[in-house]
Amino acid sequence: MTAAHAIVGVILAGGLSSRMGQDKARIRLGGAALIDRAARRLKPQVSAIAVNANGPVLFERGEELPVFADLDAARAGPLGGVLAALDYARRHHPEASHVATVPTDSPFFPTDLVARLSRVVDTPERMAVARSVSGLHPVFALWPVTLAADLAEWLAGGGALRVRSYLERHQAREITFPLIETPRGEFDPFFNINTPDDLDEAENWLWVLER
Ligand SMILES: Nc1nc2c(ncn2[C@@H]2O[C@H](COP(=O)(O)OP(=O)(O)OP(=O)(O)O)[C@@H](O)[C@H]2O)c(=O)[nH]1
Ligand SMILES: [Mg+2]
Repeated sequence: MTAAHAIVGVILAGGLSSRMGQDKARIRLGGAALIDRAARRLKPQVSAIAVNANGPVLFERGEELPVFADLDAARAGPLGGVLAALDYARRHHPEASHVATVPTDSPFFPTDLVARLSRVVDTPERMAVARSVSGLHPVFALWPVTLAADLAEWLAGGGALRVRSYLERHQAREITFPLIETPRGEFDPFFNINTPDDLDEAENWLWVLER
C-alpha cells in the first residue's frame, strides 16, 4: 500500500484509567497533555485524525479534534474503541481503507509507525500490528474499514475481548520496530504509561529522548 492511501488515525482514549486514578489523556508529561502529544505525533502520519473517548476531552494545544464515543455503553475494552473507529471512518471518511490506532498513553511511539505498517498492507482486508522486543502491541495497528461488520458480530457474539485474539483470527501481519538508541541506553518506543510510577519513569526519559 502506498502513502497515498487514505488512513484515518484514531487515538484510543476510551478506557477508565483506573490504575492512574485520573484520565490518562489529561496527564501532563513535560508540560504537555498526553492527548496533545499523541495527536502531534500521529497527525503527520495519516490523512485525518480523531479521538475515541467516552467522556469529555480537553485539547490544550493546537486544534480541537473530532471526538466519538464507543457505540455500546457496555465497555468492550480497546476493541470497542476500534469498532467505534471503523464506524466513524466509514461515515466521515468513505475514501479510507484503514484506521490506524494508537493509545493515548504511549507518547514515544515511532514517527514511522503508519508508514511501516502500511508497507505490508497488500489488500484492503489486510491487518497489520506493531511488535518490539517487549512483545506485541495490539492497539498499535492498522484496521481494515471493511471489517466493521465482522468486528461488531465478533463482539456481539461474545468473541474474546482481547485485541490479540481478533488480530490472530485475521492473521495480522506483524512488524517489528527497533528500540530507540539514547545516550542512556536503549528505550522501547511503545513505553506505556499506566500508573503514576510509569509517569515518573517517562519524565526521567523525556530529556534524553527529546534532545
Ligand atoms: N473505547 C474504549 N477504549 C478502551 C477501553 N478500555 C481501554 N481502552 C483503551 O485501550 C488502550 C489500552 O488500555 P489500558 O492501557 O488498559 O487503559 P485503561 O483501560 O484506560 O486503563 P486501566 O483502567 O488502568 O486498565 C487505552 O488507549 C484505553 O483508552 C474501552 O472500554 N473502550
Ligand atoms: Mg485497561
